[in-house]
Amino acid sequence: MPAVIAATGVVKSFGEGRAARRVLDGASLHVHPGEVVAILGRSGTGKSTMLHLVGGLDRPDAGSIAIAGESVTGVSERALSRLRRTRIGFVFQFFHLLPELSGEANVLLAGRVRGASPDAAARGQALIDQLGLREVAGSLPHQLSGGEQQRFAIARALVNDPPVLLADEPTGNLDTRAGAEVLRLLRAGAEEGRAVVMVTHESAAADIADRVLTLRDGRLVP
Ligand SMILES: Nc1ncnc2c1ncn2[C@@H]1O[C@H](COP(=O)(O)OP(=O)(O)OP(=O)(O)O)[C@@H](O)[C@H]1O
Repeated sequence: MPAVIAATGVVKSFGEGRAARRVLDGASLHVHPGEVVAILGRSGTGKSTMLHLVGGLDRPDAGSIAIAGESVTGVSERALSRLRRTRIGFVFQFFHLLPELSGEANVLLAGRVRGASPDAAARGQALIDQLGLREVAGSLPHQLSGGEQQRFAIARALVNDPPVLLADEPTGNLDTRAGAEVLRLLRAGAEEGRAVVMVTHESAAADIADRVLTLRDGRLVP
């Protein structure tokens, strides 16, 4: 089976001239459907940067990145934005729900973007039920617990049934129980055939991974 995430020789620097720092220096990452990969590494080694590049939130200086056979590098901003909206689900440490919309509306909005799958609304409602969020569906993010907010964020990430799920410290802001539930949901996302990549500091998160990679000296190593 071909890798659904195929990133090869990724290079990324920040800063200019003498202040320039090469954060990624030939990093490669290949993830297959159904697989959970955890990325560990010291603070500032470039874990989030790698995740952002794989997700098309930023562009590498060199190297190639493809998601489900579609290039992320060297495509127009418009094509990249469509790829991000329909092929990739993002989960962040601080949830990033829109504060003025209910949990349910956050999920449904993500299912109404251009290029979204036609059954996204029905899927969103099913996810709200499956993730135990029905009773709080109408609440605003600030009225929800961290665990509830993250479950809405996961429902939002899954509403377009993307083949790739990217999570940046998804349990970093949660207590142990809510964190365990989030990890179970990410694992379940992989069981449905998605490629899941998670940046984490927590060993419990690495425990659910099929593979653990470490970012060191600009590369991902086993
Ligand atoms: N947009 C940016 N502009 C300038 N420097 C940046 C930018 N994004 C990241 N960096 C720098 O690149 C390095 C790697 O950052 P990154 O957030 O990827 O690390 P990380 O491994 O995820 O760290 P942490 O575990 O602390 O979250 C850091 O030195 C950071 O300051």
